Amino acid sequence: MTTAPLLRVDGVRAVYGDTVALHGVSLDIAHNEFFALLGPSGCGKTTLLRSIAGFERPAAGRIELEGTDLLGMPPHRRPVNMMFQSYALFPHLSVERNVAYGLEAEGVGAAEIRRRVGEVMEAVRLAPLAKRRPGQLSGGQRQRVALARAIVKRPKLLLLDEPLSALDRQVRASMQLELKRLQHEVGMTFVVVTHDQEEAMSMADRIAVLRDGRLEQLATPQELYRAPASRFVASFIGTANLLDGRATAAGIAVEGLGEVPVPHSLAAGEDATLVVRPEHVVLAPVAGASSAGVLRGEVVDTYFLGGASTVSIEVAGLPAPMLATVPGTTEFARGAGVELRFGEASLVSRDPAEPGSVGTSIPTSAMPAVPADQSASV
Ligand SMILES: Nc1ncnc2c1ncn2[C@@H]1O[C@H](COP(=O)(O)OP(=O)(O)OP(=O)(O)O)[C@@H](O)[C@H]1O
Repeated sequence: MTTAPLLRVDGVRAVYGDTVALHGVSLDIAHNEFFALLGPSGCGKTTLLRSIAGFERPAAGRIELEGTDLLGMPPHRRPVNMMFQSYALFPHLSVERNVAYGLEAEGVGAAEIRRRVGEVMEAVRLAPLAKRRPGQLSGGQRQRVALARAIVKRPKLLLLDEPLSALDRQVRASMQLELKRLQHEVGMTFVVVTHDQEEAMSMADRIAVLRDGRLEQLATPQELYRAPASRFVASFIGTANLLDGRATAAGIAVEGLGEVPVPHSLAAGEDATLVVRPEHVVLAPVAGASSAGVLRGEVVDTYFLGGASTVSIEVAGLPAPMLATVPGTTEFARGAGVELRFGEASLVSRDPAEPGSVGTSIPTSAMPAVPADQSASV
């Protein structure tokens, strides 16, 4: 038996003048899920979030929370809270008064307010700063106040619009973990809007990737990475080597490269793109005469990233350099000749405007053989 979703978005279409911001988006969000709406600027993420909150009225479609129609309800009556990018804190009120404000406005009793505010201040680790004003806090601390204020009202659904965008890189990374911990601790459903794929990947249970007002793929971060449904998702999520080609009986004939033997169910001649993640490109020094199925290239550059390095390799016939991830201590001299093999890849249909096409992850065993000791340095 599958449990009913908390939120059901069904065929939501949103229009501003002659711009169609959402072309009939449908998705379900489960109870206690950490859900991310991800996509490039202008893809419709904020419009969808604002439609759920009640600040936009869709032209068509339904939005239901536990089976109850939300669209007929004004924003303040919806059991939904939204945390804005700007945080919108009251500068003249202390942290605890900012947090208590919404409960006071609802007429909750003083003892109950004290108890609930105290609990939430502990949860977001703000208790020692309770008497300060927003102007006396860091960006990360202000963000916690905004979160506390949204959580204290115990909404069934908390909507967060780019919640970490005002924070610098380091604070962002720690707040990602913090948000995830908090969501788990308060047992609330979070929907986060972000254009940062790393942020979505690190926090969300599931991610809806939007593109030009359409849902491109809805899956767990792992599924999006391993089996992207389109060329767009493959390039938007993580780094990918995209090799365009055509299906043949035995694999994919990659332009400029020849046939890569991979299993697939495409008709011969159909356009397809092979997606190879950099960590699945295995490098070895050139040894002896070239053999069939083994690619050769020349190292263009190596980018040291600490624990790992990214090596950029020019391969004759390919339009862009291939990227390979190797352990950070491995040295690859510029100009060195290397052999490349693919340990794993996935296949997507070539047409980028084809949502819903199903990505297939191809296991290592089905790819050209890669000896275990191929990550040697040159
Ligand atoms: N109030 C508005 N009036 C007219 N067009 C709008 C309005 N709000 C959004 N749009 C347009 O609707 C589309 C979707 O916008 P939306 O803000 O939902 O995108 P987004 O994915 O959240 O982008 P961003 O990451 O830049 O905030 C865009 O083309 C945008 O220009």
